[in-house]
Amino acid sequence: MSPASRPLPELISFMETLPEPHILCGRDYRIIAANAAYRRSYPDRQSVVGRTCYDVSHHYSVPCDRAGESCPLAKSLQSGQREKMLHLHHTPRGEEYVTIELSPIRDAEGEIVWFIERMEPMQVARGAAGHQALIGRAPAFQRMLEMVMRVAPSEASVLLQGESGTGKELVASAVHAASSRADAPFVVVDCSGLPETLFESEVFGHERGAFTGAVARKQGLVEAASGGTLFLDEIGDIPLSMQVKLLRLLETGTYRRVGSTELRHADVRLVSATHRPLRQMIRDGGFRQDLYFRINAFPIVVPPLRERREDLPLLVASLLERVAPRRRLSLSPAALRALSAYSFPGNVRELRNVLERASLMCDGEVIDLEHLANEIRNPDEPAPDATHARKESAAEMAPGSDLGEIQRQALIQAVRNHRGSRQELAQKLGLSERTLYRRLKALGLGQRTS
Ligand SMILES: Nc1ncnc2c1ncn2[C@@H]1O[C@H](COP(=O)(O)OP(=O)(O)OP(=O)(O)O)[C@@H](O)[C@H]1O
Repeated sequence: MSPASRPLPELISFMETLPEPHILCGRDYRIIAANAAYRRSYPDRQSVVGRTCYDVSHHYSVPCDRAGESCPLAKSLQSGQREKMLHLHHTPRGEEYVTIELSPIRDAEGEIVWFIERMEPMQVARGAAGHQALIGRAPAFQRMLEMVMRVAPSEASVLLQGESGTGKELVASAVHAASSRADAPFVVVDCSGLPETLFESEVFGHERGAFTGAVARKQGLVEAASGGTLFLDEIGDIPLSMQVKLLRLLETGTYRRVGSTELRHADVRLVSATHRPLRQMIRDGGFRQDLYFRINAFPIVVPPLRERREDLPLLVASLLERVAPRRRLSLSPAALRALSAYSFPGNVRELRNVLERASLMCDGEVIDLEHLANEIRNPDEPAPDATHARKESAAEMAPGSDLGEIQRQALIQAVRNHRGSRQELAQKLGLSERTLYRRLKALGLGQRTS
């Protein structure tokens, strides 16, 4: 054994006491030791000592960077410092997302001789089908998840940007669940459904008698989220007057209940989300720049489904488990082909709705073409509503587009043709009920559907 592959017994003994799974590797990727926590976490394994890390964790025959993935060891050798990244690892329980932190260890001459690798499973996401958590393994999804992994342990304000139905709320709860605030509440504020006056009393609370109807003192959502995370969904919809109050909260960490002069301290981590082009709104005077800088300390773009098409089979399997947990539904190859060719303007939410409908249409176990809605079977002759929804969704994030007109026409048409509840209309358009409500209201169509 060369001196480099013979680490100090003190080092191995120190590693053995660490509570998280750790391994010690040489520069040649070979594992020299694995600590007790590692052996507990991966109990079914044959001994990993003597094998390479890329073989054990990925079943690769070459290092990760030669298999098209980033390799923390190669990166650390190059940078000479600690490196952290997210990997999808093979484990006895199947593939799992794991945060890897690799620290180089130098000899007396300053040469890197070993690496200590700490592994922390990321519970909030899965790379295999499952009935809970964020599901995905496409590169665009993994890039987003790596951002979640990096920002979660900090206190930085996160801004999630992405089209409707891409999973922003799920990502926000993942940021919370992977943070040190995970045991405290995760409180969602739907900024789009709240009229101006209600916004203030909902968020900051009010004193008894603060306004007509305030018959009792009420704690605000900021207080309800104390110690945890406050998720402001559709932050682009907050009226300017309320933006000032929110800014004050973020700048000073204090607020007042409506009808009270007492300053209260807030202890919340802020995560916001929007499908709106906030920079464009700043230029148009609809959003405050100072507030934008406050909420946007760490931006994360949540990719649309069309940028992660390879996740479709995985999402289908997971969503079928969720919409029909007592059945063992699957898709026929023709149905999967049709879904793969469809553009999903309403993203994962629309996929979920499509599968829910198909599960109701299908009496057996295999969902076939005939169980899918017409616009998916015949994408060249889409239903008028679907065409509009698609245009609208594409226009949503495109700065400078004539959004107002497209939305007006699409919604007028959809409302005119629709017979049924608002929930059904939202499903048909691939929008959340909340988003539909907001758009109808903005266009003065709020009363047209039940
Ligand atoms: N990666 C994912 N894995 C599993 N389910 C997902 C994923 N992304 C989204 N979903 C599901 O899709 C639906 C929509 O997600 P969510 O409400 O988080 O989207 P959103 O972007 O916040 O939508 P909106 O902007 O309209 O509020 C939910 O049922 C959610 O569970």
